[in-house]
Amino acid sequence: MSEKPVLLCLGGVSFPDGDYSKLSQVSQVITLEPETTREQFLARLADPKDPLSKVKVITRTFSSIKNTGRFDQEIAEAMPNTLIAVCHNGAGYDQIDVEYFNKRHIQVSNTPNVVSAATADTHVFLLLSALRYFSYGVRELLKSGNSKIAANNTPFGNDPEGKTVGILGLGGIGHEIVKRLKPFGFARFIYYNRHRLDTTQENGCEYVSFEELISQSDIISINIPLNEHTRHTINAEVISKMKDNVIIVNTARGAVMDENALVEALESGKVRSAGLDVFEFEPNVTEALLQLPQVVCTPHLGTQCIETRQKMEELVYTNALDALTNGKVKTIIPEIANESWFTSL
Ligand SMILES: O=CC(=O)O
Repeated sequence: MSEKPVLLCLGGVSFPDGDYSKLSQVSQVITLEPETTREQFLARLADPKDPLSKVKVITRTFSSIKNTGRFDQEIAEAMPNTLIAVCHNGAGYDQIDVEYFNKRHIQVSNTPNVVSAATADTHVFLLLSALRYFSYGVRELLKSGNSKIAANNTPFGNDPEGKTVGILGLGGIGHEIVKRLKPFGFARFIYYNRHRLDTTQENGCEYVSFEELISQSDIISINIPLNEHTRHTINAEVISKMKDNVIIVNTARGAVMDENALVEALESGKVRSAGLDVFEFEPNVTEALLQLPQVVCTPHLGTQCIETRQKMEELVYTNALDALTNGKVKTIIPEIANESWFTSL
């Protein structure tokens, strides 16, 4: 009987009884010891006696970076020829330097769409909290234990009425955010994408240039992926062109903003308040952001709910199962989707 193909599962599994159990029927599932280092991982890949040297498919989570480091050029080049797919659990795959995997014809998949609703819920929570200083009030209440003192110490917020929301990145998550925000009564939704959407897809949002979005928005909602083109899209110069008292909300990736520039702008009052679920130096959070009462922070909880995480894991397993059994993942990332080596599979 031929040996089962090797599947490496990097990072934890929250729902081991789900589709995950099917993977062990068709593959030899390997996990790393929790304290494994990048050097040990690389050594195992190179050791012909180690089953990892024959790995066919890898599943990985955001937090597995602590064992392997980034999936960069070195890791891509160290992968054995047997590897056909890396199935990432998450919509954002900025921990993977895709070009090197593409060069080696290794498929990379992510989990789009299933993350959109939960991330949008988180975004709306942060946006309303920043607009109304809700988190500021909670801090004051915890400090004084007296609701009158706390309310007096909390600045007045604003109503959505008359405000322009600028959606930087109107994709799956951006659309869900707009859908949730519309009933609150914001005056106008504008968006900027590199390419304008078909008007039937704009959902009442008005397409503007990046400069117009930056200078016209009262609230800037950030929903762009992190890659070499988008790092520090929001920097000191861009912030200087924003309206005074602008509010910034980010549930995408911290490094699309220059976090130090954001802190300076919050301290100077140029940026009135911010809602942040993601941080440039995760897992570390810049101390000033935690100290400023006008900033509401959540610890990258965007998709942290049972139903969504279950759907994400199911999609990772579907991708892995499809790769193991048919040689092709289901949700290939856009950078690889049109490559001839992939389309001809
Ligand atoms: O951060 C969450 C994701 O990328 O899905």
